[in-house]
Amino acid sequence: MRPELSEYTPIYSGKVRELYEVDDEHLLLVASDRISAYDYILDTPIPDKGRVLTAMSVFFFDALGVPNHLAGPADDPRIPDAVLGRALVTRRLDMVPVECVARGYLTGSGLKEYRANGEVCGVSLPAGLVDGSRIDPPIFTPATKAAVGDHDENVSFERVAEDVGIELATRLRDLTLDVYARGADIARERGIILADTKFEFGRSSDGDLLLADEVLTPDSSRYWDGALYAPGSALPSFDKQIVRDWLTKESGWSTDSGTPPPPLPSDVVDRTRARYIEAYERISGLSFDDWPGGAA
Ligand SMILES: CCOC(=O)Cn1cc(-c2ncnc(N)c2C#N)cn1
Repeated sequence: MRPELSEYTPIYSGKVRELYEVDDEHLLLVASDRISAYDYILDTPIPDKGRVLTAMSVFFFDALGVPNHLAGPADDPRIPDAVLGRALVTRRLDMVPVECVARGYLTGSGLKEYRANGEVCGVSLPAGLVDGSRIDPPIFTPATKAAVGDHDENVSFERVAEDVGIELATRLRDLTLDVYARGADIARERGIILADTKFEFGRSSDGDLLLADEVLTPDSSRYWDGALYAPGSALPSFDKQIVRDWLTKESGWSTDSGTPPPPLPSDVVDRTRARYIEAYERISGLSFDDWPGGAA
């Protein structure tokens, strides 16, 4: 008999995920089916998005073998039926207040910084780079965590060292770049580009530095279809491009309208759900049908 979600105390609610307290030492990290686009949380959920992204995190936690915060399997008896398959029991950590970002390609806020001053988070890059240019070797571009709804602020490695000490900053950078590179290799072998990603780390009660939060999901990373990749031109998001294109090219809504996006039509929802499942199955080599919490 699984507990009810209402038996756990909510302690954090993000745009698309929630965190609950299971007991003094354990949390429940829950991924919703909500999807964001253009800084809005859309009215229309994508069925099974939470389960697919949870499955991706678990695949990478297992594949990468990095010490992490997982405290039980995807069907842990402490997980309520209502969130089975889209929730994980984790160890409660003392989180390091740094968004640990690795970039193997130049886009987004990194591109904006590069165009302004030729560098990203204090790391100089060669001249002449364009949107989607490869950054080789990948760079560590940390950020401070913003309040819900704001964008994180990119900061330099030196600033991180001031905040957490040079030893921990160095470990964060090295771990971030190592895990990104290995995740990018796994994705690339399956024809998918992992352009960048964000990790979070925390310390356990016995002082170990553990990989936490979600890992290498489409919500914490940019994934591009390798077959469509061309630096300097459009860089279609593997999972969200269908939604973005319908919103900006078919729905009549525009990003500068100042109004929230309209609800999504069912075919956009269905195709987006299929893209999330395709990303998981291609990258993991596993069948999503085998993941817990599916329709009975
Ligand atoms: C709603 C999702 O949470 C976050 O966005 C970031 N966050 C993580 C924690 C955390 N805190 C203690 N222990 C942990 N294992 C974790 C984790 N993961 C808090 N916020």
